[in-house]
Amino acid sequence: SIWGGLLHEAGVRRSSKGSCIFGCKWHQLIFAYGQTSSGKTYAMSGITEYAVADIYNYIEKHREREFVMKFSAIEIYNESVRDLLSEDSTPLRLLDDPERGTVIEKLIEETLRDWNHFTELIALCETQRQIGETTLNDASSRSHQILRLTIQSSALEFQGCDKSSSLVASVNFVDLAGSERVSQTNSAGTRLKEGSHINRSLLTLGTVIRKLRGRNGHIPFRDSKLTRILQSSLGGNARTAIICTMSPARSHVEQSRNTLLFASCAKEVVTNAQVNVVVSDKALVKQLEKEVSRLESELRNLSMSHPISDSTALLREKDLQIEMLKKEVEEVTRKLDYAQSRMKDMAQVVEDDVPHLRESMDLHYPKLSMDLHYPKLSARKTGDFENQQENLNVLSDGEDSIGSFHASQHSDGYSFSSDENLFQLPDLEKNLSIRSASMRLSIANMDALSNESNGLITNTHTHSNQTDLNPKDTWIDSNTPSPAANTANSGLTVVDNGDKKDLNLSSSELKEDKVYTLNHIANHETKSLDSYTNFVDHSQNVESSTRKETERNGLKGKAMEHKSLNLMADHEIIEKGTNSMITTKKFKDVGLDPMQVEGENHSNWPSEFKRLQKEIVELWDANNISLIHRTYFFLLFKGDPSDYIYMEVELRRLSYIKQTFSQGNQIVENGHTLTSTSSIKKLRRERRMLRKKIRRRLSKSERENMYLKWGLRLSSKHKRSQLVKGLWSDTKDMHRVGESAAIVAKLVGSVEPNQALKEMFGLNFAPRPTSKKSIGCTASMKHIC
Ligand SMILES: Nc1ncnc2c1ncn2[C@@H]1O[C@H](COP(=O)(O)OP(=O)(O)OP(=O)(O)O)[C@@H](O)[C@H]1O
Repeated sequence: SIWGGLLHEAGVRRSSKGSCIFGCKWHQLIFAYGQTSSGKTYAMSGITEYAVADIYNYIEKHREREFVMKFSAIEIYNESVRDLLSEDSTPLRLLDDPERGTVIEKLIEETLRDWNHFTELIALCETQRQIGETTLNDASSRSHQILRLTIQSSALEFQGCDKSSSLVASVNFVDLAGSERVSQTNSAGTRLKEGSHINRSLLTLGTVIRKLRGRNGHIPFRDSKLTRILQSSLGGNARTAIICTMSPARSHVEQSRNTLLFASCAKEVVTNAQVNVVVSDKALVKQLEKEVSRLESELRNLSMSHPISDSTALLREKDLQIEMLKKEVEEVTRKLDYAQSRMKDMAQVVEDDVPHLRESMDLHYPKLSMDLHYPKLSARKTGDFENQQENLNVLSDGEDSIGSFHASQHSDGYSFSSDENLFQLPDLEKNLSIRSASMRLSIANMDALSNESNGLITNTHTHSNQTDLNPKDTWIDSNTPSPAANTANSGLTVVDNGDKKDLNLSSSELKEDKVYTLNHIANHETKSLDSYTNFVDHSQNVESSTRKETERNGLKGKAMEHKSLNLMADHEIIEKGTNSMITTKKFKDVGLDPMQVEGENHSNWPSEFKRLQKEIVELWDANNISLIHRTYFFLLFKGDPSDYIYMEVELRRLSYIKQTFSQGNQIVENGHTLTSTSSIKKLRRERRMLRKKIRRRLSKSERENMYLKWGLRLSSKHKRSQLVKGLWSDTKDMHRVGESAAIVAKLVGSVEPNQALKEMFGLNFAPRPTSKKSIGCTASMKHIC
């Protein structure tokens, strides 16, 4: 076990994890010394076998390392070195190597395959060794035999390192020839010659041992082949064990005494076994370079399999999104709370002031009707009317403030908090939706009221100048006959700057003018604006100019103006006198979704739809709009005549964004600043997200079909990226656009043109209940918008 322990110790010391083991040599020497026939050969053969068996045992238990054992054998006979593993008995030369010490030239080193191989070689050595008969020993060893076992081991984790990175240990089993007295052996001739050589070499060995004990002066290693070969082992840099054999016979007492003298001398030699690092500087540098490159490649592989920067960026992005959504939820909750409290207040006011009206409103449109039809009443009673005027000052820049009055006045509970986000871009649709809804409700309520309340006044008002806004002038309640009441028999009365003119319009006249008004608005040059506030103002300005133009055209112009206000969901004053006899049909002509009528009557609607669609698709691309938004919109609006207004709104929104970005300006959206650059980044992120979803959402066959359809090679490593890059990128090819939409829809979830989605775009014109969820976009919907 001495060998196994030795190897283990050396292995542990050198195989620190993470670095290769440097090549080293660990020497072990065991030899038997004693007079002839005292049992040296007998002892050494046993020790050799047990030692090798022990080493094999150790190897078996240490599978984490790979061991290579090499075996060589020599004999020193009459001061000649001979290879016992070779048939050739030519003496071998001894060479001096600066690194390895004395080496035997051309010595055969057999790599041990297994135990049997070892025993075969031992047997060969016994056959080859010089043995002779003497008086004392029938089979006396006439030579010194040195069996050398070299064991090389390396940890399996360092496979691939060169030889210099493994551990090398060697052990020498030495069976010396016995010292003999000629008088005792009666040798003569050859035996005598052998005996003299044996004795001389043993004498040198004794001298070397003695010198080593004192460590003084010259040590005559080179005086004999034996000491020269064993120099590295005897010199102290090895573990050395000596077995001294003696004969118990009284006749051999002199020899025994000499042996004990040798043993006592040898015991005083202090050895200092060290692991000899045999790596040269050059090999060391080479080794370190290899180690560095190995670690570098490991690092590269690691970063490729786990892109740290990507993951970090993704996490940061997700955190931002979560933060943003939280803020939105808080904002919406706050608005709802405020709106609810306002509605309660208003309900209280209405209850106090016009109980009969409340009964009627609640009957048909609980709560919501309060806002829609009695904003001023509420405002006046709660002192908010002045606040509204202030808002108007903010919204309008002087003359044309028709829309601004409406912006703060008409909508559901939200709009009363006029300092909220009404003027930000994402609320455009919402406001339009709300306004349109309010218009519908206004008309519907008017119908209802005309039937049920008979004489109830519905108040809306158009102002071209906010300075005209005077509660006394504009406010008409059910108890105060309005000036319009005198003319209300004829139908609608439009009040503009206090001037009220009768409008007797047939529904066909109204319909005709819608197209003109819409186109006029759509084509009107947008002013350079920095924010959506200005965008709203601009819309109002356009309407105002439209209105002025139509005024010059007389009665029909009036109708156009009226329609334009309806279309823009603006706030015309429509008064219905207490005695008016307006028919339901006429009200509906005015109050119904104008685009519905528009679409129905548009003779060339299909081609018009295609034109709008194409223009929108191109603007989406130019503005780097979200692919999901494009998809939803594209799939939602497929050419129904009622789609016209949605498309018109989207077109205007996109034109505005394009113009703003082209001027280097930014847009505030959901409290976030949106620039041309940030839109591009957002779009890139979205494409990355879609790329990831391809594997998750589509089966293998679906993916392959899709790649083939898009002309992508299945063998390409980048086919996913190429596909995602191609989505929505060819705006000229509407077929490809449709395919893009279908793919995106599939990746993010199916899209049905249902009500919820229309609400998502804030374009639902239908009256909605006043539950919290129905007001505008929900947080998540907003996010998608
Ligand atoms: N421990 C032992 N038990 C039994 N027999 C032994 C023992 N030691 C030696 N012998 C026997 O003694 C005889 C001499 O032994 P061996 O050849 O090993 O002596 P030696 O010291 O090597 O002699 P030489 O120096 O002449 O080669 C052999 O026949 C051997 O079998």
